[in-house]
Amino acid sequence: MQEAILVLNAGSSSIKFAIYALGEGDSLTLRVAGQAQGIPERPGIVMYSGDGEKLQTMQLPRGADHEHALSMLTDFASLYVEDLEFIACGHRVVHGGTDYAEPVLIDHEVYRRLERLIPLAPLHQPHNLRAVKAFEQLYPTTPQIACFDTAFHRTQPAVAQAFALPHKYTEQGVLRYGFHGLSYEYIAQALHGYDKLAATGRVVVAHLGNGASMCAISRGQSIATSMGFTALDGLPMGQRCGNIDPGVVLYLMQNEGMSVEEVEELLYRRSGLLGMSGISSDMRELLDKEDDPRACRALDVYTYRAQREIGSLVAALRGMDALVFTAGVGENAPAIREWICQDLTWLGVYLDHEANDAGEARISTEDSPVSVWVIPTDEELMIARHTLKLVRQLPRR
Ligand SMILES: Nc1ncnc2c1ncn2[C@@H]1O[C@H](COP(=O)(O)OP(=O)(O)O)[C@@H](O)[C@H]1O
Ligand SMILES: CC(=O)OP(=O)(O)O
Ligand SMILES: [Mg+2]
Repeated sequence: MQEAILVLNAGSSSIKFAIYALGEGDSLTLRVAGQAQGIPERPGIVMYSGDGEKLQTMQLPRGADHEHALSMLTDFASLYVEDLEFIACGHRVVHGGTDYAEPVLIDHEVYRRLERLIPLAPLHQPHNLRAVKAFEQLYPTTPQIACFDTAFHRTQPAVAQAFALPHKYTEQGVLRYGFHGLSYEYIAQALHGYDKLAATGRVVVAHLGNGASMCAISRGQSIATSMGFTALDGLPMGQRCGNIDPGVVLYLMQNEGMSVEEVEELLYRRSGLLGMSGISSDMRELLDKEDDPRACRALDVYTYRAQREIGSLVAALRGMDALVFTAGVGENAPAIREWICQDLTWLGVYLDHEANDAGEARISTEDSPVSVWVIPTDEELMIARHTLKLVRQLPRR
């Protein structure tokens, strides 16, 4: 039997998994990967071999949830792992709170602490923790490692993490945590293979998926990011509103008589692209209906807010050497990249339209002062690396 690591990454609209076989010197070779995406609006499963060949695709019924998708994925995956022995399972866990700034072995106490953070990440933490339970049932003695979306941002200066609230709340952990940290950590490392100068300089990374955020990275470290205490802040997303005046929340409760649960439902699940357009949270559907004024309105706000966020992060960085697009929308939607970049010439961003349309890695012109890149993120690989490192430090059982 060959040793292997299983990675589970539950996002708000997707569950991604990857199985890495361990080779000589603990090298990681991707054996099989897959994802259930478009949950719950247009859920489907895709499975790939380690060299990227599509093995299987399948549509799930509209409304299928994360549990349904996870059980289908594990059924499929079991076909490919007969010669492998899992030495660990690595999980993306979205919120690590003040307790966890590094990956950690999940035991009963850790699980309990992570459960307490569910209200701070209602679209993610419950799915992340359910995946832990599901794996435990299949492999009760195999170590499970939590890798946090918040961890990469703990290098930020205090001013970037603080809210302008009485200090006692900051001490209680009411901070700007930031998310998508595994993705940013991967991009910060991968950038060395694309643009060595920028990798040690000032970079804005736009992680535009169903959840969307941006991060200012200076010399490989996060110094500011658009998401805050929860993954609700910052850019407008698929269903989430992003940054709004907190006075709106007071208004909804005081004047519209909405309960806490109703406000949570509105801000997390009925706002963003879905709320603004009334059509869909899925960027593909909005781009298909680009002529519909409702889709157009949502796309305009999405683009405008992305441009404003870039301006803010460039101020934190005192300049920008490179801009990187990643995640579902960032990697696959040239029109969105074009609309965001078209008004950024004042910052030195000059897009090469042909390269952008062709989906090349570098999408800025040769003489653009800021280099612009499309780099596919790989949260799963980042999780596998962290998991392997930690599991090798555990006493041998
Ligand atoms: N070809 C495409 N064009 C535009 N948007 C796309 C394309 N492929 C995927 N997307 C968008 O990417 C988003 C999902 O991104 P992803 O990073 O996988 O999600 P999650 O936040 O759940 O991890 C969806 O909104 C989907 O519409
Ligand atoms: C934190 C977050 O929003 O994650 P995702 O984009 O995977 O939903
Ligand atoms: Mg994601």
